Amino acid sequence: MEPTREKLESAKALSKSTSEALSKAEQRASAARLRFDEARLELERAEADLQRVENESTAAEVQLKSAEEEHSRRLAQVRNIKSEKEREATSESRGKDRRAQPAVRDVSPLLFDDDGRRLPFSLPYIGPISISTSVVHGRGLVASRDIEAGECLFITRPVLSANVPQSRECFNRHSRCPTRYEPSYAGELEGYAEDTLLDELTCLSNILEDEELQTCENLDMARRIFGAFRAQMSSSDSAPAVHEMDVLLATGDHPVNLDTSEHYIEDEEALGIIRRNAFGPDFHNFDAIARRWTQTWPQEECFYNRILGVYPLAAMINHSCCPNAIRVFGTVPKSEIGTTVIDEECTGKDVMIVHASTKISRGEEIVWSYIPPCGPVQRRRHMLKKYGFVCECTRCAKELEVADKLIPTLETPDDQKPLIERIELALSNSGMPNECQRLLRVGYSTMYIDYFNAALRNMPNKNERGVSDLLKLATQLHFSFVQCNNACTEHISILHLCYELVSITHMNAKDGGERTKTTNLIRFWTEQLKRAHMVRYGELGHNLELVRKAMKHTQLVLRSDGGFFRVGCKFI
Ligand SMILES: C[S@@+](CC[C@H](N)C(=O)[O-])C[C@H]1O[C@@H](n2cnc3c(N)ncnc32)[C@H](O)[C@@H]1O
Repeated sequence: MEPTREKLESAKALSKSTSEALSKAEQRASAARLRFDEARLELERAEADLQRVENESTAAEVQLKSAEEEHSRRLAQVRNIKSEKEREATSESRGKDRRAQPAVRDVSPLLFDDDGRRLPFSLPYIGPISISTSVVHGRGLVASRDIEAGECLFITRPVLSANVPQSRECFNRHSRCPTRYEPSYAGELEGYAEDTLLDELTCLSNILEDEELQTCENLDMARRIFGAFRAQMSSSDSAPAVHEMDVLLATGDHPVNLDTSEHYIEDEEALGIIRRNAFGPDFHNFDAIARRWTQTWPQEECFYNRILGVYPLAAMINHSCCPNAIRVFGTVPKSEIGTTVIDEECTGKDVMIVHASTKISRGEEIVWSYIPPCGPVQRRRHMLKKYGFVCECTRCAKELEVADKLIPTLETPDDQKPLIERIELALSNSGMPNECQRLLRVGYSTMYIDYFNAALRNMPNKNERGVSDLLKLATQLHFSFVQCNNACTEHISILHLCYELVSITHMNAKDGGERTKTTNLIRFWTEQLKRAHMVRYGELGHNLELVRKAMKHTQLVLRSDGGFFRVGCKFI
């Protein structure tokens, strides 16, 4: 009996101490839970604070940037006024020497017929460049000082020109069935334009041969143009660079001494020079033009004047797939005589305007891409065969190094996934450095654009997930273009697309936090668009009004049938 009671007592004691321990443990656990909840709250508060600080700092950065821009714009204005006054003061002493006129750094607004800004301007405009006979590939242009992205390098007129009416007439006369487009028409159109240039050269040769055709003006012009052709043909070390510059520009005040036997150039040789020296319209390729011309398409809707032009100075520029310069074409606006300083002789003239597409250091060579820079390396090499060389720029070398790694993954025959999704998957599994991935992406950009078009079409209610996935992809492509210094049409259309996608996100954003995020995104993409337009059209980025005009201009082009992308949003 006794031992049983003892056992009972000790069991009771044990149970009591166990339940005391349990309740203590529960107390500790609930205190710990309390501390954990407090810590979590604290963390959430800290995260929210961090987000707010980040948002504020982005907004502050944007504000600071626009303040800096405003400041440098004002400074530039003040400097312009000052240097204009200095120019006025010294212009008399300079007499009629046009080449001595002080440099105007940017005349790009001329492209947009900006009546508000008066510029002392005459053609050609030569910026911070000079001809060098000792670059890697023979002769070339080099920067004569440090140059900022978007700065104007030079503006010239064509010395020979195949204009739209002539070329169109020739095209319609020769096309076998002008109402139905055939792929060969694009090549034919280019050929007709080249023949037109050859005819122009023959006319000039006739002037030099036949005294009855000669007037003071056309004789001098004919001599200069032949001089420019001769300069192109001469070997790199034959002519002194300064004199060559005058000849190449078909300008300058001293007469060109041309041996009478020098004005004759064999057709085949001349055609060869024309092919290396002629430049076509900016946003359009021959395929797009030929396609249009087989439809009833009014002449007035044409926003380029010429199919091909010969620009000897521009033809001094060597090729790179990672260019640092870009060209656009425009017409110098007409202006009332007496109210503007634009040289009367320049108005209505067709010009090529060349800008820096990135920073260029003094002495660095000016290079641009001879072909659309958006194809993969193999296609670019194929297209460059026409120019008789194999490009060995850093982009080509890097792409060749990694392309083989990617291509086998893309060639799975039974893979039904769209190409871009396969490319992205292959890239993310490739282990390649970001830089190489970006270079490869630019090669496929036309397909990316098709993919974006199709994705937007198939997304009628524009759901948030789909839009943000597209935006991520478009952002990658934007940075890829930046990596190659390309301010090409495809790049601008990608920026327009990003802007459109962000606007959709903004419309979809419900609460305040989401709206702040998308407002910051809109600011970011507005900056990117401004910068790209600045690079494409010169220092426009400093003036919002001109950016708006530039955007309207590219929007018009991108929306046209020949453009790359149709954009629907309004900007800024
Ligand atoms: C329009 S010209 C450029 C000026 C030329 N360097 C000169 O001395 O007259 C084009 C020619 O320059 C050469 N060239 C230009 N870019 C090149 C490159 N990246 N690699 C090799 N040769 C190049 C090729 O011979 C090409 O046919």
